[in-house]
Amino acid sequence: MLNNENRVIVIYKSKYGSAQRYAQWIAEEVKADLVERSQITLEGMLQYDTIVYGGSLYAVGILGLSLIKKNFDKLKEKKVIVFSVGASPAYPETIEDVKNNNFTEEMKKKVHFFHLRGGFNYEKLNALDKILMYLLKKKLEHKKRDELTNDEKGMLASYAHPVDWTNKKSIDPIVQCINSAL
Ligand SMILES: Cc1cc2nc3c(=O)[nH]c(=O)nc-3n(C[C@H](O)[C@H](O)[C@H](O)COP(=O)(O)O)c2cc1C
Repeated sequence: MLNNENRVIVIYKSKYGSAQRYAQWIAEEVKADLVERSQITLEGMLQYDTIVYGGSLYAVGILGLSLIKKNFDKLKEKKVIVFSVGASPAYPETIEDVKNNNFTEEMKKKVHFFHLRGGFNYEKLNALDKILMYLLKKKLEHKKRDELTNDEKGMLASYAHPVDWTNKKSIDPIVQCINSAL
């Protein structure tokens, strides 16, 4: 879709809906086309000037990012924005970890990266995710209470009470980045 002559596409991959919600909010705000990751190819992406990719975080990996990573040499003349969605807050060290785990050195220099907070509902997880998160819970429960960070305490509490940190306001820096000059 035309957006000040800057054609923008928002691509997302989400398991339980938070990354999808953020992608929908961004696409609505900048009047971009919106697609799920499995619905687009490199040829499709090449039709756009700005590519926004959002994926949720699982064990510090951004879901489906291989679409961007394996095609990056054909996309590097475009504006590429990536956002991750996870339970962790956007601390500088979280952002560094996510970048180190997912980006090549070239991507670290050229990709505009943002981290947004999603949600967590233990009851809604599939069987494998439940087992993984159960193991994490046991690991955290083994630590002494005063060794737990506030985020770890929050994570433990969220097993009993689902949490949803998704917040439309937090897309503002991404919208600004999309609307800034190429
Ligand atoms: C097995 C598992 C691993 C996870 N790993 C991380 C992680 O490394 N970092 C993080 O911030 N959140 C992690 N999360 C939390 C999810 O990223 C969070 O629930 C997110 O909102 C899910 O997005 P989605 O609803 O789009 O799938 C993990 C969740 C599960 C179930």
